[in-house]
Amino acid sequence: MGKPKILLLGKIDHATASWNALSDVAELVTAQAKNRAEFIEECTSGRLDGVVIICDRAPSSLAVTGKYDEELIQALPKTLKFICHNGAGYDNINVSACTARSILVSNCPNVVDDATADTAIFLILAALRGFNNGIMAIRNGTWKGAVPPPPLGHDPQGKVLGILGMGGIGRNLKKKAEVFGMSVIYYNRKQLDVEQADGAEYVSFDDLLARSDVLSLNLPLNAGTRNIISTPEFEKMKDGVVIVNTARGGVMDEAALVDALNTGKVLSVGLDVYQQEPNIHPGLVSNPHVCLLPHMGTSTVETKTKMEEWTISNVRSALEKGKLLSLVMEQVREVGKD
Ligand SMILES: O=CC(=O)O
Repeated sequence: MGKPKILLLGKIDHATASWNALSDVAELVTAQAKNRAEFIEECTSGRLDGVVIICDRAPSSLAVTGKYDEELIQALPKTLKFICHNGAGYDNINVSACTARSILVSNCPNVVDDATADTAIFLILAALRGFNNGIMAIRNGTWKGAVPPPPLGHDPQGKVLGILGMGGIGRNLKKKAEVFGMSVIYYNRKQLDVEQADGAEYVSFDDLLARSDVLSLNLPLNAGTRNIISTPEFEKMKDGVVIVNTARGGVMDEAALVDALNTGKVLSVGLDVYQQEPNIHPGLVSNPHVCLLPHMGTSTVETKTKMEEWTISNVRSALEKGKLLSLVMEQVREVGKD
C-alpha cells in the first residue's frame, strides 16, 4: 500500500521544514485547479482520490476552494477524513455538512490570541483618541484637519471595556486593556471559572450593552451570532459608545452601525473585519471617526508561522493518531470525539 495522501490547498509560507518533513510518512499532493469550478471538477474527476487529509492554508486557499459549503463538501474526495484549517475562524466551513460526511475539522485557536488582541488594542486607542482624524488630515496636508479642529479624544483610563466573547482572544485583550487602566466586563455563552475570568465581571448581554464605554467583539461567527449587534442593540448602549470589531464582520449589521454613527449614538469605531470583504460599506469608508484595517489581525511573521506550525501539527496528529489536536467545538459537541 502507498503512503496516505495529504492535499495542500494554498501555500505554506513559513513552516516549510515541518511541511516537507511530512513527506516521510505521507504523499504530499497539490491541486492543479486555479479556481473553485476547476477544483470541483478536479475532485469529481477522481484525480484526488486517495486524499485523506486536506491542509487548508487559508486565506491563500480561498481562491481555489471558495466557501466549504454543502456543494464543495459533497464533491471532496470520498477518502477524505480530515480538514486542517489554517485559521482561528472557520465560518467559511459548513461543519454540519462535514460531520454528515464523517470529515473532522480542526482550526487554529490560541496561537492567534496575542496578535488579534494587539490589533484590538490598536483599534481601541485609535477610536477613543480619534487618531484616524489626525492620520487622514496629515496625509491630506491639513495638519490637524478642519477648522475648527475635530473634537478631543478620550483616555482609556477609567473606561469600562465590554468584551463580547471571552475566549482566548477576549481573555488576552482583557489583560492588555487593564494595563491601559480600563476595567473589564464580559458576556459569554458560559460564565468562565474564577481563574479564567481573572477578575473580569460576568454580566448579562443587555448589561454589557448598557454599561460598556467601549464594546469589543471577540466572538465567532455562526448562525447564533450573525448580526448579534444591530439596531435594537445599539439602542441599549450608552450615548457616545466606541465599538471595535476584530472578530468577523458578520457579527455586526454594518448598515445599522452606519446609522448609529450618523445619529451620534456611536462616537467612533475601529474595524478589522467586514460583512462582505473586501467590500466595505461606503458610510464607514467616508467617516473619519472610523479607523479601518484590511483584516490584518494575525498578519505578523511570528503569528503566521505559529498558525502554519499548528495546522501541520494537526495534520501529523490526524495521520499518526487518527485524532485532531483542536477539533472544532461543534464537532466536540456533535461527534463527542477527543
Ligand atoms: O481571521 C483570522 C483567523 O480566523 O485566523
